[in-house]
Amino acid sequence: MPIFVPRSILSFQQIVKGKAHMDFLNVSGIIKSEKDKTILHGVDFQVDELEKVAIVGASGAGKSTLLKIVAGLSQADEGAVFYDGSRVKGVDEKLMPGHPGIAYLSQHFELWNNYRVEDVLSYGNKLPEDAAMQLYRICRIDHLLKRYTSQLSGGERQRIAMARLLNGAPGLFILDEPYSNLDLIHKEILKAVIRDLSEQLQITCLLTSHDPMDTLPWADRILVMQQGKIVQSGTPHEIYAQPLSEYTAALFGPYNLINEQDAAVLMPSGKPGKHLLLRPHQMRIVAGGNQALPGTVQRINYHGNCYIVEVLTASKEVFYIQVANMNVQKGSQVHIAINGQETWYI
Ligand SMILES: Nc1ncnc2c1ncn2[C@@H]1O[C@H](COP(=O)(O)OP(=O)(O)OP(=O)(O)O)[C@@H](O)[C@H]1O
Repeated sequence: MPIFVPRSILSFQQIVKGKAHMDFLNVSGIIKSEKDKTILHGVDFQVDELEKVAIVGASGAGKSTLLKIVAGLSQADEGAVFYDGSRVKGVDEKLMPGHPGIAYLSQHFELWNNYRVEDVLSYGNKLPEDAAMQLYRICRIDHLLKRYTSQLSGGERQRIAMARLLNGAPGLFILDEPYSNLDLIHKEILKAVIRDLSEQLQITCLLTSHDPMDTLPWADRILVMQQGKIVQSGTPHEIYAQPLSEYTAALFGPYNLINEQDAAVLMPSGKPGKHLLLRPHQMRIVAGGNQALPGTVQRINYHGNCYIVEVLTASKEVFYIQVANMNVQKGSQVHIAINGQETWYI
C-alpha cells in the first residue's frame, strides 16, 4: 500500500476490482475564444480515475488553452469541467485561481530563486513527513533538499516544481509539455518519475507532448486535437495504426499514404476509393513478385535501431521503408511490398 494518501483514495484491492471512479474528470462543451478567434470549438472528453491520458496535437491546436481551463486557471466561454463530481470554477469565478484537487505544471513553470529547496517544498505542504519523503524520493529530489534553488539544473528545477505541486495532495496531475526542454537523459528520468507517480502514488495524469515516443508507450488513451477539436480518441495502438485522418497519422511519425493504383498492386484485395496507409515497418524491400512495386533508392536515413530507406516508384511517389540492415545503396533498383497482414485505409 502507498503511504501517500492524496484524497479519499481507493485501496489497491478496490481498484483491481474495478471500483475506481469512472468519469473522474468530465469535460463537456468547452468553447473558448480570444480576440475574435475561436480556439476551442466545443471540447468533450472524460478521464477515469488512475487513467493516463495524453493530449496530442499540432502546435496551436489548443492543448494549453484546454488544459488551463481544465485546471481552473482560465475561463471557458461555454461548457463545464467536473472534477470528482464538483464543478471546476474558472478564474473569473474565484478569488484564488485553480482547484485544490488539480495540480497543473506549466511549460513555463516558476520556482522561487535563492531559497533552500526544503523551504520551497514546505510552503503549502499538506503531507505528513513520511509521505512527503516518499514523494521526494519518487521525484528523485530527496538528495537536493539542502541545496539552494540557484544551484539546480533545469531538470532538477522542474522535478522540484512538480513535488511542490504534488505535496498539496492533488488527485489529478496535469502536465503541459513536460519534456519539451529536456535532453534525453533528463527526459528518461522524468518519464520514470511520472510513471512512478501514477503507479505508486495513484495519481491520475493528463499530459501533452509533441513527441510520439513520450505518449505511445505511456498513455492508456490518447486524445488527438486539431484546430480546437478532439478528432480521435483511442488506445496508443489504435491512434498509431488506425488513424482516422492523415493529420493524426502525421503526428505519430513517418507513414506512406498510397494512391489507388499502387495500392491495387500491393494489396489486390484492398478497398477501392480509399487510401491505404502503411507505416515504414509495414513495408519491406523484396526481390520482386506480383504484389511488389519497382523503384529506386533515393536516400537512406540512419535511426540507430533501424534504417528508413526512401524509394521513388514509377508513380513518382516516395515510399518510406524500414529495414534492419543496410543491404541497399543510394541508386539501387529495388522492389517494395507489404510486410505482414495488418492494413488500414483512410
Ligand atoms: N491569450 C491569447 N490571445 C490570443 N490568442 C491566443 C491566446 N492564447 C492562445 N492563443 C492562440 O490560440 C491557439 C491555441 O494556442 P495553444 O497555446 O492553446 O495551442 P497548443 O496546442 O498548446 O500549442 P503548442 O503545442 O505550440 O503549445 C494559437 O493559435 C494561439 O496563438
